Amino acid sequence: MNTVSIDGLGKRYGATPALDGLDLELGTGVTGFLGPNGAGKTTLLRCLATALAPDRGRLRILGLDPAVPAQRTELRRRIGYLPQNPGLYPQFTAYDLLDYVAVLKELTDGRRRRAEVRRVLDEVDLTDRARTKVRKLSGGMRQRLGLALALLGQPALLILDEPTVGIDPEQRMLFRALISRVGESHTVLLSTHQTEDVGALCERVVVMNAGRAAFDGTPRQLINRADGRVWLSTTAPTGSQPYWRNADGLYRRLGDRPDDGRPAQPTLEDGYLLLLHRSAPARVAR
Ligand SMILES: Nc1ncnc2c1ncn2[C@@H]1O[C@H](COP(=O)(O)OP(=O)(O)OP(=O)(O)O)[C@@H](O)[C@H]1O
Repeated sequence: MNTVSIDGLGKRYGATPALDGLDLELGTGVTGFLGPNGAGKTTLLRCLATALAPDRGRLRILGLDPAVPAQRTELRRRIGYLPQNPGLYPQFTAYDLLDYVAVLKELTDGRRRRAEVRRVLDEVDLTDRARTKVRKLSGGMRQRLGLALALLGQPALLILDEPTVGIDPEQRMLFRALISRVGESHTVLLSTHQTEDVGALCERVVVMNAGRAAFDGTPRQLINRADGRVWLSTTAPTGSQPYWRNADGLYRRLGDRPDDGRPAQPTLEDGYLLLLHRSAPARVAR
């Protein structure tokens, strides 16, 4: 069953269009949103988290309409949201901040609330920092605390805006394990610039471009778009094709085969770059 139905969603900031008639159906599992800076990912996630009202279109989330105040309140209890820049009170300890937000989420029974706070601290590996003030946590630890806040109350819909920014590889593995576990039974939407995270975690990927979905499919389908389009060559291209020089001194080139080109294994990033290189104006590709 779909958790989220998005129908003709539009949002402008003054003259700037951020979402331009977006249609999507999203269900259980982990869906990753990729896209260049300014593509509209954060705006979409803020609309879904009920933090921002769209100008046009229709949203149905967990069977509820966020445009209706009573349904919006109900939704906020059932959605976990990690914003791009979570404003965490610096003077609170990690534990007290979680406890405070748990109260706001109406976890009113003290014993159950304390158990839930301990559970999410453990999930993000911050139990030994429970009594540390937020201002004394490292950037990565704060990011993990933000995720713990979003996990409070086991939300049916978990919305994560760039959750792995600033965290070290070991903790990134922990994030992946945790997010994929939640995605087994819940809907998880995550925006990221990390194509490795999408390849590792997401069963579905939506590439946003100019406020629309330029691609909607599996990570494998996005990789397949780069089949026969990735080359290793001793020469750099002269045109506008993306390329770089790798550690072996060979040019990794995308696009048409160079004269001396040897085929290279395509990655999700290749598929993404080739898609965006071609997709102006944006169209949904599958
Ligand atoms: N509060 C705002 N006021 C004015 N314009 C905004 C505001 N927030 C976003 N925008 C504009 O809306 C468009 C979409 O921005 P959005 O933050 O949704 O993109 P994004 O895909 O999340 O980008 P990024 O990858 O850089 O986080 C951009 O042109 C941006 O400049």
